[in-house]
Parts: sequence; structure tokens; C-alpha cells
Amino acid sequence: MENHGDHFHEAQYTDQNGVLQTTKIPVVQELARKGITNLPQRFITSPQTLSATTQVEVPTIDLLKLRVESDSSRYRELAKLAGAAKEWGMFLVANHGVHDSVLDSVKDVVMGFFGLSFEEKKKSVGSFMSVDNMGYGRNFVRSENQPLDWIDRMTMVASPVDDENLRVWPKKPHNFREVMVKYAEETQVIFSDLLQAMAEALSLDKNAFLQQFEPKRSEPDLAIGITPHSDASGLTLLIQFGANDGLQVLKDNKWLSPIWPQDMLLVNIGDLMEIMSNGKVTSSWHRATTSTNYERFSVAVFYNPPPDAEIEPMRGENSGEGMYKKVNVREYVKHYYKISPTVGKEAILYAKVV
Ligand SMILES: O=C(O)CCC(=O)C(=O)O
Ligand SMILES: [Fe+2]
Repeated sequence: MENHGDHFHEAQYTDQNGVLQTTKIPVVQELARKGITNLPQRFITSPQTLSATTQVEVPTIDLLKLRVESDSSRYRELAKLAGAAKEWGMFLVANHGVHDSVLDSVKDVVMGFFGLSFEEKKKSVGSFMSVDNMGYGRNFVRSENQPLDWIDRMTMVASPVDDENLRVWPKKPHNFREVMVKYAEETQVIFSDLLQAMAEALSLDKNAFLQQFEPKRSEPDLAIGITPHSDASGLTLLIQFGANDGLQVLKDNKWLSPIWPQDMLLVNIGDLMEIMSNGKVTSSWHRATTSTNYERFSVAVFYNPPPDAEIEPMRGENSGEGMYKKVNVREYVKHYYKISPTVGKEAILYAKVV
């Protein structure tokens, strides 16, 4: 038995017989802090999940151009967006308008939180376990013997910030909440603009997607290092720091490493958008690599329709055949966490018309 010290995350999952199980998983930051020389067996993944990648330029969308009404460069940008959403499910956003000072304070509070001792982190977040990933702990736990990602994670709901959701918000650093609420607000504007632009780019009514997201909701989610997956979200907005690379996307069966300039945000299209667009846009299959030698941070804001919403694939002239059916958002997300991680893009089959 390997000695992982006494720092564990507790995670819950439902096993094949539908029984709720609890498992203990070593805390990655604590292992790294001890300066381990051999990776514990539970963290060793199969060689193909670590296949080499090439650096690549992913499409960059200039949000300023999208925000300027009726201009020919705006139409070019819309066409680029349609292509990126269909072919990549991923793109960079330049001129996003989020002030450096906001992004810097996000980095500060995230590093501040993860910089606390394990005991302080636990205390700061309060005890809470759930199968849908909320709180400080782990990502995608489905069984006792799956390979584990080299990651610790903090996930909370940013809208609404009510008593129920606040149970898993860190109390330290003291300004964590104020900073994250502000950042989540700023991301809303970007999400709205992108959703409207995506509808326009697909020749739909401007509000075709956006209306399915009302009232607005998002989940900032602080992550380090992660196995291949698509996001369950509508759209996801990412920043990374502590490293210049790590995120990779599968395209045409090859793993590629996007060149990600620091001043840009990165968007992943999630499964719910693929469903809503009836497959006109694609959720990206992506992963992030990390190292035992340095700390990489990423902050993901998942923008989802409200959990009670029934989302529908768009209908109309351009919608094509019915590829997807109506799904309840909460049920979809529940299904997604129940079966993840998966080898391929599997969760979305739940919503496919067969
Ligand atoms: O760390 C990253 O860059 C990716 C994180 C991610 O894919 C996620 O949180 O869903
Ligand atoms: Fe992701």
C-alpha cells in the first residue's frame, strides 16, 4: 500500500448497481509539495492518453468586431465564428473587454485559496460532498480503480449566490467572493454577446440560444489538470495561469495544443450548445496536461441554462434533421457526472435521436 500521508479528498459516486459509494483520493497538491519521485499507481494513465501533440493556431474571434453593428468586418467575424464553432468547438476571444485588473484579482484569489494549507482549504470551504462536483475536491470520480487525474478542483455555483450555493464558496481569501462575483458578472456580457452572434452566424433569430439561458447562470470552476472530456455546459470561458500551455483539443483524430496568448480568453462549446444547435455546432473534446514540477491553474466559467429548463434543439429552415431531443438540464448534467470520465464523447448520446 502506498503511503499518501493523511491528506484525502472524499468523493462520492454511484456504482454500477446504483449504490452510493464514498472513496478517498489523495490530494494532488500535497503529493507535489512532498516532492514525490514516483507517481503513485492510481495516477498513472494509459500511454495513449498522453500522446504527443503539435502546437496549433485555433480560430481567434475579435469580440470588438462582433460588437460593432453592421460592418463588413463584422460579417467576416460572424462567418469565422460559425466555422470555429462547427469545426473546432473551441476558439480564442481577443478584445474581450475584461479589464486586466479583474483578471489579475481572479488569479490572486485563486492562488490565495490553493496556497492555503490543506486544513485551511477544507475549513474555508466547509464540508460538502456531492456527485455533481461541487466544492473543494476532485473531478470525475466513477469508481475505485479508474486512473486519477493530476488535479485538485474547486467548483461552485456563481448565480444565484444564495445561502445554499454559498456553502461551498471559499471564505478565504477574504475577497474571494467579491472578486469572483465581479468576474462572473463580466463573463455574462461575453456569453450573451457570443450566444447572440452564434445564432446570427447560423442565420437564426438573434435570441434563439440566449433565451434558453434565462435567467442567467454560471459556474466558476477552478481546476488543475484534467482527463479528456467535453464540457456539459452551454459555453465555457477559460483562463489559465502558472503555465503557458496544457490545454489540448482533439481535432481530426489528432491531439493539438492551441497557442494561447495571455491576453485572450478561450471558449469551449459545451454539450448543451451542441444539443440546442441540433448539432450545427460541436462541443470540443479536450484535456489538460500538468506536471509534478510546477503548478498550473485554470479558471473555467460554465455558462448553463437554469437546471429546471428543458432545452430544445432549434427548429426551422436551417436546422436540418432532428438530431437531438429535448432534455432537462439537471437530468443531463446528472447523467454526465454519473458516467464521466468516458473514453469518447458518450454523455451526449443521452440526448441523441436514435
Ligand atoms: O485546465 C484547463 O485548461 C481545462 C479545464 C477544463 O477543461 C474544465 O474545467 O472543464
Ligand atoms: Fe473542460
